[in-house]
Order: sequence, then structure tokens, then C-alpha cells
Amino acid sequence: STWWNNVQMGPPDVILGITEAYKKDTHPKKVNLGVGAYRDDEGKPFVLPSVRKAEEILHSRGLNHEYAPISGEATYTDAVAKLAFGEDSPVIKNKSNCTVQTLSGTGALRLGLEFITKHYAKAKEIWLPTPTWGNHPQICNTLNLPHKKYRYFDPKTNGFDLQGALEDISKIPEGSIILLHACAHNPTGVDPKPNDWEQLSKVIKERKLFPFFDMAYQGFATGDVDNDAFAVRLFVKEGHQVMLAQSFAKNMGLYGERAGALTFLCGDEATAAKVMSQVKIMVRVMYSNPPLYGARLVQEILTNAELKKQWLGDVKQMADRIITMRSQLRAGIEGAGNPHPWQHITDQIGMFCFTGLKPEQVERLTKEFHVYLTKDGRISVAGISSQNVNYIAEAIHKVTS
Ligand SMILES: Cc1ncc(COP(=O)(O)O)c(CN[C@](O)(C(=O)O)[C@@H](O)C(=O)O)c1O
Repeated sequence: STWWNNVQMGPPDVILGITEAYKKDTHPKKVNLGVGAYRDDEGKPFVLPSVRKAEEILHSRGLNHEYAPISGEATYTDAVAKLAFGEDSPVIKNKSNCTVQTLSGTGALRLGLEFITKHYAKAKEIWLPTPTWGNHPQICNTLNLPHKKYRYFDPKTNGFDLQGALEDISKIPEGSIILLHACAHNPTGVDPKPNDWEQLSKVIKERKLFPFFDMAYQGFATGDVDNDAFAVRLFVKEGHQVMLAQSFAKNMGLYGERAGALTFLCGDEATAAKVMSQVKIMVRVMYSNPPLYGARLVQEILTNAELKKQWLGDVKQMADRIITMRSQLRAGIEGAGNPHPWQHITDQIGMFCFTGLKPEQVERLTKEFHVYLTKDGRISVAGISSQNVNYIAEAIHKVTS
């Protein structure tokens, strides 16, 4: 090539590369526990009945394909803000939120972090939980946004390291940004308890830190959208002016439709308008305006009472299946007489289980048993079914005995 001879081959994505490797594997008993995508008990992608119904309704309307507003349709952004903050939240009533449609959760994080690099007047440094979603530091790196770590997961207990987190956060320089997973922490599946969140809110307020919530699994953790928004709503009640990234990839199964949102709480309507004006300038030069289809599905589901009720049932059904698979996996490993503790499999919540497997055990699980998972030992519980749970339990037992 005349232009691109200098381009080097880049490494496959840590998470999405697992699926690529899985697809190449021809072994009949291969299992993909890599990417965080829900599968039903037959191992198939699940189109929620509420989404199917919304598709039919939209189709019957014969809608056109005109450009959406740069920030997305107001009916969409209003609906998703209400879902996150609560129908009667003061931030909705006093219109102090600036909410824009984004290209799913990744798009919300990218736009939000880029906005910070351009407009944030305080310490432009973000603190990420240890560990966190692999793409968080990558998005920061691409924006030259310095990022540091605060303790979060305790490998000794496979649980939340509250004391470590509080200690680290109490030393974070004032005005820094702190990233928080609202629920269903990725990759650990370990969430702070309500009282832990209260202590985190207190120290974050004392340090005058700016909380950026990533809520990619609302409804998916406990099966209840209000429970899963507990941390976000607590922080708002405590007076934090948070930033929030939302995704409908998992809780509505709209992975490839890229429906998400980014909210800035601005304190008052006038400031929200100024922030919105600057966000629109950034979106215009990035992708100009957002895709219609996924947002129309989300809006239909959230604003149609009957569909919303159906959706709440659908998302609870997904959460419940995952919880059942956690119990069966744990029982299968313990039933094989494995000497190690496996309670964390059922203590953890949401899409993922942080098994505690070491890299060489992960390696064996994939090489010998064709079970695919990320190197850090994270498994997507959604990839487990009643048909493969015993095989997976047996394999984990063998590589850890
Ligand atoms: C914490 C967190 N935040 C944001 C996203 C972005 O999601 P989207 O842009 O599709 O709305 C994910 C998805 N993470 C994965 O589920 C995962 O960790 O496997 C997977 O979809 C991914 O893209 O990596 C996530 O886990």
C-alpha cells in the first residue's frame, strides 16, 4: 500500500477478542463465558418480548427516517433520565439535568470524559476502581486523561474492600473525578451494600470529588430498576452533582442498537442549557446526531405503561436466570468435592462472576476444556445454562484441584 505500510497490527480486544477465539473453536462442548451478553437457557441471544412488541408498534406507525436532534429526542432523554433518577426526582422537576442520547454506554463514557477534558475546571484526573471494565482506562488513554486507582475488590474475601476504598478515596486530591459503577460491578460482580454507599458518599463529599456513575446494568443486578439505581439516587439526595452514563445494551438486550444516554446534573436550568449547548457542539463534530431505532424502542417501552410493565418482568426474568445459574454452578463445584470456598459465586451480583481463577487456571480452562473467559478469571454468568453448567463446574473443579 502507498499510504499505510507503517501501520502495525494491534492486539485483539481483551474482551471482544475472546468471542473471536471462541468462534474459531470447533470443539462440540465449547462454551463462551467472555462477553457480557445475555443468553437464554438454550444459549441463544434473547430478544425481550417487550422489545418485540415495541418493534411491532413502531412498524405500525410507518415512521420516517429524518435526522434526530443532535442530543436525541426529548421524549427519549426525558424518559431515560426519569428511569435513572426516579419519576419524581427534584433534578427532573427543576430541569437541572442535561441529558443527551449517546452511542450506548461506551458512547456516554467517551462523550462525558471528552467533555471533562475540554470543560472541567478542577483537577482533570479520574480515579477508577481496582479492577474496572477494561475499556475505562482505554477511553481515558485515548483522551490523554490521567487515571489512577482506588482499592475496590478484596482478593482475600472475593468481596468489597470498603476500608481500602475509604482510605484511598480520603487521599484523593480535591476536585478530582471518581468513577463509580452504579450496580453489577464489572468484572467483579461485587457491589457495595447500601450502608457502604452511604460511607462512600460521605467521604466523596468531604473530599469534594466529582462522581461519574457508569450504570450499564440497571435492572440487571437485582432484577429491580429502582433497587439498582439506589447508589445514584442516594448521591443525588446527598447533594452530589453527578454525571451518569446509561446503557440499554443489557437490560433491554439492545446491544447492537447502541442506545444509551449521558446526564450532567448542573444545579439549575440555566447551567444545564449552557452545558447542553457545548455538548451539542461536541456531538456535531463526532457523529452529528444519534441513531433513531434503538432510542425509539427504549422510548416506546419506557413511556407505554403496559410495555414498561412487560419490560420490568423481562429484565427480572433475565436477572433471576443468572441468579439460578450462580447457585447451580456453585453447587456443581462444591458437589465435586472441591477444597476451595465458592460462596462468592452466589454472593456476587449481575452479569459477572469474578471466580478468583489464576491466569494459568484460566489458560487450562480454555485450552483443555474449551471454556472461554477473560484472563482475569471473569465469567459472564449469562453464558451458563442448565445444559452446560455441570460441564463448566466439572472443568473449574479440575483446574482448581
Ligand atoms: C461497566 C460497563 N460500562 C459500559 C459498558 C458499555 O456497554 P455498551 O457500550 O455496549 O453500552 C459495559 C459493557 N461491557 C461488556 O458487557 C463486557 O464487559 O463484556 C461488553 O459489552 C463489552 O463491550 O465489553 C460495561 O460492562
